[in-house]
Amino acid sequence: MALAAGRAMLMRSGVRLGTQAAARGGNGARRFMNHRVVVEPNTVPGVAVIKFKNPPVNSLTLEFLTEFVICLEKLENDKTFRGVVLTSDCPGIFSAGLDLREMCGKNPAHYAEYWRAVQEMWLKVYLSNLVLVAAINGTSPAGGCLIALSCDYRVLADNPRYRMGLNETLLGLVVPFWFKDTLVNTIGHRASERALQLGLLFPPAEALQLGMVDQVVPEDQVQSTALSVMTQWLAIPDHVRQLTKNMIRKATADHLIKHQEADIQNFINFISRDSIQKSLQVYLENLKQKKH
Ligand SMILES: CC/C=C\C/C=C\C/C=C\C=C\CC(=O)SCCNC(=O)CCNC(=O)[C@H](O)C(C)(C)COP(=O)(O)OP(=O)(O)OC[C@H]1O[C@@H](n2cnc3c(N)ncnc32)[C@H](O)[C@@H]1OP(=O)(O)O
Repeated sequence: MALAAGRAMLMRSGVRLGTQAAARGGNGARRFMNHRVVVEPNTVPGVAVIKFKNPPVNSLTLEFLTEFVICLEKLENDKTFRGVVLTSDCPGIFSAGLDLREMCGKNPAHYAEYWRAVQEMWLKVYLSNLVLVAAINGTSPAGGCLIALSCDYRVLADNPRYRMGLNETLLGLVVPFWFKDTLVNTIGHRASERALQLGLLFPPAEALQLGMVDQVVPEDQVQSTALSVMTQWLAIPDHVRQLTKNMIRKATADHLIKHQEADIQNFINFISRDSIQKSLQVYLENLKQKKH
């Protein structure tokens, strides 16, 4: 169902599924390539590595979200895969979060389509039957952080330039309740109150101390650590682990599922306000200015 919706979404946004290619890597492994998401089976049996490849900053465009969901769905339906490592192909950036241009100067129909895609991506990641380990090899604000928080385990590169957190208030945005729930479930209520209101982005040592990530390791060991953690998780039989995961996460996901349409409408109303549009434009302009 989500796959069909995703395909329709890709068609609407002009992305041709026919451009997906399959090739054999050096180790003979099959390697699926989309435009923006690359899926590589790994040396660890049953484990795939998804690399975000939406340069320059892996922002979560509609096309990216659609390809990502389709990739995850394919892997879930392929019984040879039990676990996935999520990482980035863009140096120094895991994901810059939601694509600000998708939320700026567009019409309500576009905002509705975009927000549904963000919701569907989160539900797919958060409730995935697969073991998901985030190998966070770069900065991950807002929506990028949400993806990592929705995985089962997080390994972050020990680079003081990398920051992680939900910084929505710094953009003049109210954090969606399900982003908030995901953070609260990870770092607790009090730490979330402070982090969310101040829009804090944490360097690795602080992210570790807060429990926002599970491990901080040297940058060149992020993926190998994620893979060895995966081995530990895969030692547990899938059905008991999946039932346990579902038991823990279901209430949080159901909260969004129950209010999905209202959440879309709230998003449209909020993002369409002149004041919010101005804030986003200023934020984008500031990103440009900092280069000069
Ligand atoms: C009542 C409530 C109801 C409902 C809820 C309502 C609203 C909630 C709505 C939204 C929630 C949003 C969550 C989000 O994810 S918002 C996005 C937050 N992301 C950020 O703040 C990151 C911004 N980017 C950066 O800080 C930096 O770009 C960087 C640290 C990621 C990388 O820095 P670099 O120096 O390496 O690169 P730059 O030169 O800054 O950027 C290159 C290029 O990319 C553009 N860009 C960067 N980030 C984004 C983005 N998120 N979306 C779109 N485009 C982005 C940047 O402008 C540059 O473009 P140009 O080359 O200048 O064209």
